[in-house]
Amino acid sequence: MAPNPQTLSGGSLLLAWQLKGKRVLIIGGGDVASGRIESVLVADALITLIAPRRGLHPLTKKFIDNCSDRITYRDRGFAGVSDLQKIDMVLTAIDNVDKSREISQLCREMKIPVNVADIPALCDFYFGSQIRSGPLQVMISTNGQSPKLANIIRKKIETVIPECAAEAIEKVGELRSKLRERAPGVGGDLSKQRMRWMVDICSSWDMEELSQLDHEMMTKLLEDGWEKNKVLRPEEVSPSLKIEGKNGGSPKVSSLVLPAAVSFVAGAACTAAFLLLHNPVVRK
Ligand SMILES: C[C@@]1(CC(=O)O)c2cc3[nH]c(cc4nc(cc5[nH]c(cc(n2)[C@H]1CCC(=O)O)[C@@](C)(CC(=O)O)[C@@H]5CCC(=O)O)C(CC(=O)O)=C4CCC(=O)O)c(CCC(=O)O)c3CC(=O)O
Ligand SMILES: NC(=O)C1=CN([C@@H]2O[C@H](COP(=O)(O)OP(=O)(O)OC[C@H]3O[C@@H](n4cnc5c(N)ncnc54)[C@H](O)[C@@H]3O)[C@@H](O)[C@H]2O)C=CC1
Repeated sequence: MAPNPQTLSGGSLLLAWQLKGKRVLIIGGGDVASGRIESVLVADALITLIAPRRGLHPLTKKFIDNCSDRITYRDRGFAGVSDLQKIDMVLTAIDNVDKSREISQLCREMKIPVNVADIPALCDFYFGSQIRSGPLQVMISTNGQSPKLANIIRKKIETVIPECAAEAIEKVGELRSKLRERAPGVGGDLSKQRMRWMVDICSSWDMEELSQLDHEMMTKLLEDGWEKNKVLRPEEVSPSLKIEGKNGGSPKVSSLVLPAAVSFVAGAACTAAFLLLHNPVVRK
């Protein structure tokens, strides 16, 4: 379909920002800051958190206590330019509009991307309502117009994500890297052939079938399929593959893909332990 110039504006660029090993400064320790900490930990960033201890939300306290290897905590207010040295991203979530303006101005001068929770006009980027299930992340943005509706839409989307989606993605990721080992290289005909084959597998197998791929099945798919320029059917790879709801029934849908990063936090197990206690009623 031809692009419609009228719809080509008024949105945001939605990206999956890679923060691994980068240093993110979070200013403020309240409810909003606790959500920021969660989002940033999921992305494997290193956090510096500046907020007076007396204003800390209970969840923020737990993050500080349980993730001290990834959070450097400073019990004080924002001190100015010295706090912005070697910082890759700034997130402010404070209840002081003048201070928020001052921080965003400094960030702009130092060319550090900044999110200012209380002043959308000063943000380089917005947060959105997030779904996370293993490697799958979905973000809903209303471009600043209605955060609460973003939250409500997120809950609706959660109900249609198949329960097996995360596992299917992980298995396909594994198959993809095995294929890369077998047929290495970038670009050219081989790359086109590899992509075509992956597209065919992903489109001709059900997600639930993909989620059941094991090491043996992957080897067969590659040896008897890829090597012979064929896309094998699931039953050719494993006659015993059982799919609930196939040919008629509806596929299993997760009753609740747990909110945001509550259920699956990559990295330190410490995070997962207390995130499970996160009470979604607070803001979700
Ligand atoms: C622009 C943005 C900047 C940013 O934060 O990046 C922003 C700004 C502001 N939010 C405000 C209020 C509320 N925010 C929430 C909730 C969330 N807000 C989030 C994002 C964003 N909020 C960004 C745009 C998002 C988008 O484009 O859709 C979510 C999605 C993600 C997250 O924060 O992690 C998270 C839901 C997560 C989830 O549950 O899934 C609720 C609901 C509640 O509390 O129950 C309320 C009260 C109800 C309401 O107002 O809707 C106010 C104060 C307004 C005032 O004073 O009146 C401002 C400032 C302003 O608008 O001026
Ligand atoms: N973007 C969003 O999704 C939302 C934004 N907001 C806005 O975000 C801001 C934060 O909201 P909450 O976390 O609920 O507020 P809060 O009042 O619970 O927390 C504010 C935190 O900022 C700290 N703080 C204040 N001045 C500071 C300074 N100079 N240096 C370091 N820390 C400082 C306080 O000690 C406290 O920890 C508010 O302005 C609120 O209006 C509110 C709801 C949602």
